[in-house]
Amino acid sequence: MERQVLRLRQAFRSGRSRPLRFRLQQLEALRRMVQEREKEILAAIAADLSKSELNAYSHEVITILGEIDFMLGNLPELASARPAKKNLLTMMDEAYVQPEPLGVVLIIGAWNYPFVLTMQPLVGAIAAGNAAIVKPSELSENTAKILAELLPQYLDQDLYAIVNGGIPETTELLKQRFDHILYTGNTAVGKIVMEAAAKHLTPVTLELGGKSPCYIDRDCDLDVACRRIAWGKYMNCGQTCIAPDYILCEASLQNQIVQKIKETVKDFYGENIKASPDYERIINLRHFKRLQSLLKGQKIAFGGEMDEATRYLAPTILTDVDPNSKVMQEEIFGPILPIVSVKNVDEAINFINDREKPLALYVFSRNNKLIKRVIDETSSGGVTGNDVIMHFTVNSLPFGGVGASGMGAYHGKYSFDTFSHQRPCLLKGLKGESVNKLRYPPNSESKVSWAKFFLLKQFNKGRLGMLLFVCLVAVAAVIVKFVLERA
Ligand SMILES: NC(=O)C1=CN([C@@H]2O[C@H](COP(=O)(O)OP(=O)(O)OC[C@H]3O[C@@H](n4cnc5c(N)ncnc54)[C@H](O)[C@@H]3O)[C@@H](O)[C@H]2O)C=CC1
Ligand SMILES: CC(C)=CCC/C(C)=C/CC/C(C)=C/C(=O)O
Repeated sequence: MERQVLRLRQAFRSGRSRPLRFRLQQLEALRRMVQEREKEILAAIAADLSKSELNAYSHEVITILGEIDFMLGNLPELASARPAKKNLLTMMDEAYVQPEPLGVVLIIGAWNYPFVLTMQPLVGAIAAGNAAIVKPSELSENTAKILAELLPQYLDQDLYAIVNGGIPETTELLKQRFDHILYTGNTAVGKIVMEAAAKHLTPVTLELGGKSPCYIDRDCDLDVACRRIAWGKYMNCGQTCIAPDYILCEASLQNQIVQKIKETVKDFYGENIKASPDYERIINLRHFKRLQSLLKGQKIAFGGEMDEATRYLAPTILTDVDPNSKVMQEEIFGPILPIVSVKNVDEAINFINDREKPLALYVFSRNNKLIKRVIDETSSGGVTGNDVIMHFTVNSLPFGGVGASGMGAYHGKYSFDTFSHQRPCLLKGLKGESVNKLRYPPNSESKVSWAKFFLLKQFNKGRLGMLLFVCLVAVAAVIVKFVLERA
């Protein structure tokens, strides 16, 4: 591991990853990889998640192509120096912020969207001019394997590497010093990552999980709400970080919601859900048994059928769920949808605020003021109103958690910023020493009062203001020079 990281660091030190042309070439090569090897990529994702290739494309590949296209179209602007506002003392100088790469970054992906959760961060790391190690999840072994095979064929092998393996290999990697780590996975491992990073003062982006609440207001189009909730909940067999984890609603809505979701599931997956190419399976036996245990003692209003041999778990709804029951104590990360009754939106807000900050929050209502109130009075990584999941698809929105659901964010411009250092630069001329005497010893009352004038005054950016301001500076410089020479 150490040698591998050293090799990337040396490649980064060569400066090869910094030129914009190089970054664009690497992103174009990555796009070419996705297009030329689409079949193999889809087959790998499909094998890992018992997913149709159509779903593998719409759940994962499309997102990566969109992200690459965003970077190809916006990188020149993102990477350019940004002029900065100056003060009176530096008005004649050049002040700007120069984004620069951090160095060698580590990307640790999760299994549930194995292609997106490794490639989307990698796109940002390349765009920002870094070298990168990608460590896919060992649970999505086919995707991990195909990435290890394809990436070296398309990307610069000295700057971008894939390390495959599980806990031992990841633990070894985490002993190395990186310039940023972006981890996607569960909160417990997120703490391990952060602890390891702290030893090297390495900044981290933690894309973790949590129980994303979905409040359904009594004034709501239940048909639309139930269709969208069913889509986001049962996609990828519920194994989606921002899936609605549970529903909060008034008790009087519960039965209608069950009925409408039931009808929607039939529309989506047909009579024989198990045979539907659009309904996936639970990733492994450990998670299958964990989900099975969540059903114990619950009132199953719909679904509940399971087949251990194929790790099939039907789209399931639980009603009258006790907030203290096991299913409400951990992130479900499966196709089980508990409904918890609340008296009104006030109680829903309190319910949400009494728990860890979730990765996502969903509110369905015809009343936009109510939606905005819930947003104002709660906190979450992100929000979609009157839908679920969809904020993930808007790459002008930063995607990430808050509190126990994570820290930092990425997607689009936010990926570029996550993997960049925003370097402040001030280039001063060699003239104006008379004004600079203000800051040189010996200090004096008059120097301090001049400093207050120069540093604490802010002028508006209007043209007249600027003209007046420049005249003022010139006059002030002459006066200061005169006064100081006689002081
Ligand atoms: N915020 C986000 O964007 C996303 C968050 N998630 C969250 O991830 C969780 C599901 O993923 P997991 O089952 O955790 O994925 P996982 O089991 O694949 O683990 C994630 C990564 O952490 C590594 N890892 C696991 N245990 C480790 C240890 N003890 N030490 C070092 N590395 C270790 C694995 O090798 C893997 O690369 C859920 O909580 C879900 O909400 C999942 C996808 C996206
Ligand atoms: C419109 C459309 C098909 C959107 C699909 C969006 C989607 C599947 C997002 C997945 C989000 C994600 C990667 C979640 C996670 O990591 O758990």
